[in-house]
Amino acid sequence: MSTTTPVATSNDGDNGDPADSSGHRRPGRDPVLWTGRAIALVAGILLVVFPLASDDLYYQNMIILALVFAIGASGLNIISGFAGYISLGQGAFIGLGGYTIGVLATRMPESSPWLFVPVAGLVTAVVALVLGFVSLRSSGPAFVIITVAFLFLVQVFAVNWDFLTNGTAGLTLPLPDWDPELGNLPFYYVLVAILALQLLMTWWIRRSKLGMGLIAIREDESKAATIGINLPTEKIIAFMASTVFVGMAGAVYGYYLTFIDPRGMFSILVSVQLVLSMLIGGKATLWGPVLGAFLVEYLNETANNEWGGGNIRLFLFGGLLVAVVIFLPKGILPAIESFLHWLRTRGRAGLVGARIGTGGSLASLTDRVELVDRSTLPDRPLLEVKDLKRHFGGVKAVDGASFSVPEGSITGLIGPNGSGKTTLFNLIDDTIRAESGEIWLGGERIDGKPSWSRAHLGLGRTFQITRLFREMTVLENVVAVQRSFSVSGLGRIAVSGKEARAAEELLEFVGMRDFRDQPARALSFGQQKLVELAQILMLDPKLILLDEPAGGINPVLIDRMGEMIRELNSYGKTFLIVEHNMPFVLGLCNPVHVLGRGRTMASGTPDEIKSDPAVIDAYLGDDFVAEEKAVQP
Ligand SMILES: Nc1ncnc2c1ncn2[C@@H]1O[C@H](COP(=O)(O)OP(=O)(O)OP(=O)(O)O)[C@@H](O)[C@H]1O
Repeated sequence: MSTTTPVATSNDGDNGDPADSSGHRRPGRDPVLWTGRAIALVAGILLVVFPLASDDLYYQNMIILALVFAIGASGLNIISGFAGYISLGQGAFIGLGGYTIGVLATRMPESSPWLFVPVAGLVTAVVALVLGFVSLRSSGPAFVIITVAFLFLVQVFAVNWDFLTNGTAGLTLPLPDWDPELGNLPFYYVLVAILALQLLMTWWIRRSKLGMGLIAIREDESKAATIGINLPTEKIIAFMASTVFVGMAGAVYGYYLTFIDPRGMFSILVSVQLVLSMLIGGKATLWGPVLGAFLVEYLNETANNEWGGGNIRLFLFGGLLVAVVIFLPKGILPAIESFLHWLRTRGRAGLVGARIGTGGSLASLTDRVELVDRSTLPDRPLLEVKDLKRHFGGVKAVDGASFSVPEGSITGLIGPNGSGKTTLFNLIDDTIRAESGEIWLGGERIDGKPSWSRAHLGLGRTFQITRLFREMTVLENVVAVQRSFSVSGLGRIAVSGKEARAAEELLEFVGMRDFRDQPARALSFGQQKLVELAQILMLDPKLILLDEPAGGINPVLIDRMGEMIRELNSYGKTFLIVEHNMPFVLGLCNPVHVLGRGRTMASGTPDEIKSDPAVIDAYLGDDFVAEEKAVQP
């Protein structure tokens, strides 16, 4: 086995952004990125100096509204752009912020209304927490409907809770008490500051373990759970984060308007404008929702003032939404980025046709592994499956399967097509729940636990048809993994530093380090298999379930796969492998279990399995026996 320069040493002492050995462009040095940053800086400076340089109140008012929408859309981006949960109720949080300041300021006229701006952020975050518990069990269209229902619900409360909100008559807030010379400047600059905080939070989330987790949830939620991502907690945190600054902006907006009523504050058009802003600018980008908010607000004002307002706005928003979905599905900024990328590469994709690295022994790449003395391993099963059942209607996919995987072994699981092997894997990692039976891992019963908790206990699993997060890069796919769960751990930066270095070591091991910045969707099937292996190794699992690791890949890669499995096994990793390639599985695994019609029909050493008449009859067939005899000396 050839080895390469150890990654651990080549990157030691750097600033957390590992060096590029492949020669292709790295994000940190990307001129497009720096041009984008320069444009954002200039736009930021213009935004700050505009009201000082111009006393045009029309544009000042338009920018104030655009700032409110930019904060709203940027907040929405966290739950909808990153996590993929489209909310049409985001406008409700602007309204809630407005009503928080309205209710408090009218009851406590002696206090400065500014004091109630952070309170509004808190109120919206608490409401988001409650709504999160109620709604995050749903997804897709059901989630959209729940958020719309929520918007109408709070509007109904605002109309009917007269004692608090003054009903349809609305609330009149105290007028600003500062020097009239200052005009709207305090509103303007407070909103600029809130937008800056919102963007800072979005930027940090995108780079953190939380952000990686959210994007993984958007890409493939049940797969995300199998790599340790705590779905409900992360979604609720994202939901709260997507509303806290929005509530504050809503409060400033309410104070700025000085009059609020349920119709204006909880209009569905506000929510539509927020979604539109995010989609036009580019969802899941930092600046896209801000750009979108300014563009849409400009169009909104133009429609109001020059095209007659009213239904024209509905027509405009509806038409824009359709146009964006058809012509700019990713939004303006991603479209510009793709175009510049195309100009740079002239359509030549980065590493298409590049060779997979030869990898190296993991011990030469990192000091985190060491050989295990087998005699010290406890003589006990690491995994025990007892009388497991799962039927799909009349199909008895798994029907009382029982077997165990000894600690430190490479155990094989074979059986005819449709005998229930993949379903069994799905039950072991909770991709689907068992109807009855027990699953024990390392002496702990795990069949009642969710996927992410099984992953934290040391269970890693690859899929027969690979399930990488297609829109993430190769490196992001590996750093998205969460070995354990803590709220503080979610804040750790994932895309550079220690996490990224560990991920690069594993990518080097599987021979895919040169592909680290490629999107996963651009990889071949075999390359995806290798990255998926690196991904689950990031979990540092005790037990690795491999679903057809040799399926659909070339013979050289099959040999390399076998080598890697043996090496990992020598560091103490236990394997359970489902495979149809008999020479591969019988040469690698011991013991081997045979599944037939959802039950374990035989277990033993490869030699015992090869000569078991029931297995030959049900699975291997006489041809296999004849071939075996022919190759034996
Ligand atoms: N979600 C589902 N709904 C209905 N039937 C299912 C479902 N999943 C699996 N099955 C059925 O359960 C049986 C076992 O399928 P499974 O994929 O576990 O077999 P397998 O041994 O992995 O097959 P293969 O070797 O072809 O991958 C099959 O008859 C399959 O059609």
